[in-house]
Amino acid sequence: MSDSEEAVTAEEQPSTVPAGIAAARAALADVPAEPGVPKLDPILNATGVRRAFGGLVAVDVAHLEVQRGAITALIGPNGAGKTTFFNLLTGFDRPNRGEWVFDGRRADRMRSYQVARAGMVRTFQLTKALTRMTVMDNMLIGAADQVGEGFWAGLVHPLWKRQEAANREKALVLLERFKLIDKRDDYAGELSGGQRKLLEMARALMLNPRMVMLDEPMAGVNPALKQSLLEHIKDLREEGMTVLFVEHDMDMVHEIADWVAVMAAGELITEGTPDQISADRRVIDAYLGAHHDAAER
Ligand SMILES: Nc1ncnc2c1ncn2[C@@H]1O[C@H](COP(=O)(O)OP(=O)(O)OP(=O)(O)O)[C@@H](O)[C@H]1O
Repeated sequence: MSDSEEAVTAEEQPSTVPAGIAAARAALADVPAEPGVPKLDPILNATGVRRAFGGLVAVDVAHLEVQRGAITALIGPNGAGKTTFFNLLTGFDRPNRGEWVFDGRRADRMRSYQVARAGMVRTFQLTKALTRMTVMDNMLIGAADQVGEGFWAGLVHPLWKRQEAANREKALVLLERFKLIDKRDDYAGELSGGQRKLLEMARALMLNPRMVMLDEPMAGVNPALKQSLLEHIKDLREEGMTVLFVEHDMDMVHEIADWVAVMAAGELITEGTPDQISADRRVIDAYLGAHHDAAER
């Protein structure tokens, strides 16, 4: 390539890269690929988080910082402790020890609804009970934690009524955005796998999160909806949200993650960019190797 061609390419780049990606990549550009490495501006900073079930140590993370405004993937083989770690961070389970700060506030003593109010919201797979409710009611439940300790407290709370109209408005806007508006009166159980994932994400946004935690957002999603889901996740970053997601699909990790944290047997074994992680021997041995083997069988 000539010097002049190079200059044109370099000049064109800033306008083609969305601001959210550019900021996330810049923040992570000089961060070494090491477990527990400090970040420029961490929204979440966790230390010494341990959870054992009897003799089994499910989570033993020495240190993890999550960069604000970036999309971070949490990967690892089955049973690595990813979901348990999510549950701990969001107050749905209690650690044996460990502390973490979310957006400047100690969060390890908070209950789940307090964590959600503080701005860290996780998605949930639709339970059986939720599939028997309409899409709109699912969205309203998503907002319930704003008014009390969970949905039932919200129902009897006087604030609930006043907030309901506002919540309905907000739900309609989100359902429009996630292309579920025509489904609002359908039972959630009638949605396809991909539409359920869209609903889970839309429901999480009812709480105006600053950080969204997605547990396997691509599981059970057909290829046609995958791209749409990926775009929705990228949009969250463009809106300034931080995303932490658990995923087995490495293509997806490569496509949207700015940073990858790898767990194995409860510990954080390494971190880095998707390219660095794919080339890491320990990751290939602990995770990718196992998946390649499974694919070959
Ligand atoms: N409530 C529980 N009681 C006992 N053991 C548990 C409990 N929850 C999780 N475990 C165990 O802790 C370990 C970590 O499980 P976890 O579900 O967090 O892993 P994961 O990385 O999310 O796995 P996957 O990718 O399969 O979802 C596993 O050995 C699991 O069997």
